[in-house]
Amino acid sequence: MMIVKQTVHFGAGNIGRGFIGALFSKSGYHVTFVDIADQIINKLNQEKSYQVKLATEQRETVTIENVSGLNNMSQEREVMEAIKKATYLTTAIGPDILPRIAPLIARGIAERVADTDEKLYIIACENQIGATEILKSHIFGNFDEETKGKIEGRVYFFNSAVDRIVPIQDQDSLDVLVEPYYEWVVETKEDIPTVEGMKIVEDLDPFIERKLFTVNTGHAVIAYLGYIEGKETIDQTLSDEEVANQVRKTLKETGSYLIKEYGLDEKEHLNYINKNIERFKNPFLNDGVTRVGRAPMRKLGPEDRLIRPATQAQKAGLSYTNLAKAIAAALLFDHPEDEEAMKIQQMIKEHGPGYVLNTVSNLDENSEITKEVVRQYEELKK
Ligand SMILES: NC(=O)c1ccc[n+]([C@@H]2O[C@H](COP(=O)([O-])OP(=O)(O)OC[C@H]3O[C@@H](n4cnc5c(N)ncnc54)[C@H](O)[C@@H]3O)[C@@H](O)[C@H]2O)c1
Ligand SMILES: O=P(O)(O)OC[C@@H](O)[C@@H](O)[C@H](O)[C@H](O)CO
Repeated sequence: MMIVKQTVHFGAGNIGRGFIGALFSKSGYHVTFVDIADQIINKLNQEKSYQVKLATEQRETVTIENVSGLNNMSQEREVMEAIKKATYLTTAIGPDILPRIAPLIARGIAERVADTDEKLYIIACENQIGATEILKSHIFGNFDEETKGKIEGRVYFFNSAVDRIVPIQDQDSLDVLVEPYYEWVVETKEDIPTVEGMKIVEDLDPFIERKLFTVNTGHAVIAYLGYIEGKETIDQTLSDEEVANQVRKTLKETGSYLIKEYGLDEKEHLNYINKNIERFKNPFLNDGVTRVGRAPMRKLGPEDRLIRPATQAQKAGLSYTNLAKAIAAALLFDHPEDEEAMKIQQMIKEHGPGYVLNTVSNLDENSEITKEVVRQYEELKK
């Protein structure tokens, strides 16, 4: 009997099905998706496969097989059993959800390490610096002392950077439309089982900062300016020359910081910026400004795509006025269906924008960055 390699992936959404789960399936793994959405889980178990469609003129399609689903609310025991058999455990669930799934993962691991020395590799695939480290600390918070003593050499935690634009999908189907480009970078010095498309590096910092502060900063600029202008999609917004210029100016600021911090080659970095601007123009993706702008409290966090490059640029004596404009635009994102946007609007109404920058972004209310953002906020509001 052939033993199929097993992997467990938390979050059967866009990145889960359209990217990470698909790579594992292509690498010969059976993928058990874990999610709270019954509709997706039931479909995975009934249909046992789905299609990943490329957002190109030809719409090339790949069939993803060897997949099933579990609900982590109603099938805790089954999820723990899946964790006990897996080689990898990955997540693409949203950084804020990681603490919620940690207790069940910890229970699965506790039973596993009591039973076997087989190695388990855990990788959070989220747009956040050190996401796996964060997940690890929540998992460890749920271990007893005996389990903690059994982790070394058995369970490994690797940070990663994950890059593929996957827009919101038609909810009636498991199929996923994705852009052709992808990059998945994992930080480890261990010799780990091969997964097609996984790139291993010893130091993730330059990769995750380059990705977050180019792809995601650029994306955020387009989303928030597009939203203000009443645009629907990223490519539609970017066809406005003024927005395109603003994206370039902002990525020049993040680029100056990245080049200085990591000794990147200036020409190569400019090529990287240009390549990403081309990705944003993809007319087949139909990627909404409200998806890309989603969760602005997270995006205005001190370590995220707007604030960190601005504070780092300031520290390095570099320009940050275009980043300040992007932050100001984020403060104007008042999409009624976005809970975080609504919270920010309420805070602005009660205490003003400086208060948001202080409480959400950890900026001093009298700092130069805060003053510049507030000035640009008042300008944009006109
Ligand atoms: N979509 C992209 O273009 C993209 C690209 C790179 C990275 N990312 C990152 O990947 C992560 C996932 O993004 P996405 O676009 O796939 O989001 P998504 O909303 O499509 O998928 C998230 C999935 O998690 C599930 N979920 C939510 N709460 C849960 C819980 N408590 N337990 C189990 N499942 C739960 C949801 O039902 C959903 O299926 C985020 O961190 C995002 O920043 C997204
Ligand atoms: O997923 P978020 O909310 O952190 O950011 C929105 C988009 O910028 C993001 O999903 C990109 O599409 C993705 O990071 C591309 O790799």
